[in-house]
Amino acid sequence: MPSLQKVYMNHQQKPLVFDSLILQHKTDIPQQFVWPDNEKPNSEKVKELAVPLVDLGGFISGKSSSAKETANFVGEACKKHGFFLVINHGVNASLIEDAHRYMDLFFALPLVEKQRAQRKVGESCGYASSFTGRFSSKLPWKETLSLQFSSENSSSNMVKDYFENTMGKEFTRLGKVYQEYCNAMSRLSLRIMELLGMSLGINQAYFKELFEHNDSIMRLNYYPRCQQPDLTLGTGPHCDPTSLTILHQDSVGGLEVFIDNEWRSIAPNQNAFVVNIGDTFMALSNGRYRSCLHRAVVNNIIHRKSLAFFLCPKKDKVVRPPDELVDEKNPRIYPDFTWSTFLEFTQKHYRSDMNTLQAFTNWIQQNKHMN
Ligand SMILES: C=C1C[C@]23C[C@@]1(O)CC[C@H]2[C@]1(C)CCC[C@@](C)(C(=O)O)[C@H]1[C@@H]3C(=O)O
Ligand SMILES: O=C(O)CCC(=O)C(=O)O
Ligand SMILES: [Fe+2]
Repeated sequence: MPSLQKVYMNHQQKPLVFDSLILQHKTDIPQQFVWPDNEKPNSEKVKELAVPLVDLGGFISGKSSSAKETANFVGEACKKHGFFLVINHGVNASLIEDAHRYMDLFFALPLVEKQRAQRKVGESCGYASSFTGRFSSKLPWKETLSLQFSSENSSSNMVKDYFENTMGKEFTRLGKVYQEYCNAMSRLSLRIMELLGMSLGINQAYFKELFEHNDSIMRLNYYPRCQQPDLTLGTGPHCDPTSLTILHQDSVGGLEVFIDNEWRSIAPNQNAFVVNIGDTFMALSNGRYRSCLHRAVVNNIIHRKSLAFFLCPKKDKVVRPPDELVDEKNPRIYPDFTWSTFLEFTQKHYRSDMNTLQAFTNWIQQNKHMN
């Protein structure tokens, strides 16, 4: 049993570190993790959402007949709430199993081991738990490991190298699994981008070119068991600021989306990825497709894991909708921006919630005024 770190917390000092091995046994969770009444999880079980299920088999095997049909089906889902499931996605099942298995291995390490990959303030890579985050209230009940992925050939070992450099040679195998997983996610996201382009009736190459070379973020979410799951949240209500999220959740359940003014759960399906539109793609589609509010709840029985691949364009690419989506009936909704500016806004100036893109738009206007 790894040595348990103490929680250094008293009435003068802010907590220095917390160890999920301790936290998951605390019968009264620290106040910082208790969310306001209007944001707490529902006391009664939330209704399940019948998420549109997109079978990519035909499209991937090149059957043009199913491409248009599949694109239209995806488009309908994205106009409504921006969430859909993909099956027959072409990602190797044993790779997904390995990615889950290595997550259990990493997050079961003693805190001092995990802290060798500690995420530094202002960086988007590394291990973080709530007390090492940027917030002092409404803390999410989770630990995360965030990895930088670039689809450029030259840095095709970026993820593997990251693990070797921060955790040592014994993590080479783990690094290779996440390198391969990110490569598979990047390939899958380009296929989905083709479908999204078709569904919007624009030149297929537009989004493919924007994301062919992407600087994406791979985030491993680990939600320890919680003794008071009705007081806290694993991840607070938010819209993803990124372009497209491809998420694989384990079989525990806990992902909820806010649709028609109520929270709805997305049931685990091990053969499917949950895909959702992010704020950046909502801007690219000139508001036609929705970036939807969602959150993750925890439970008092078992820990939960999710692997989220956040597709992001290269940092200096200007995010601007294609001309076909802008006309007198559909004027521009959001200004031009680069992903690096938006990412910096979420890391240094704003905690992503349901209004991130609007807050960012206001921030750009104010700063433009000042410059
Ligand atoms: C660009 C990002 C910011 C967050 C990670 C992500 O890569 C995409 C999702 C964002 C986040 C998960 C939304 C909820 C709030 C947040 C602070 C969190 O709970 O982790 C967000 C992430 C962040 O590190 O800012
Ligand atoms: O863990 C989940 O199911 C959702 C996580 C999420 O929304 C995120 O990391 O952005
Ligand atoms: Fe999210």
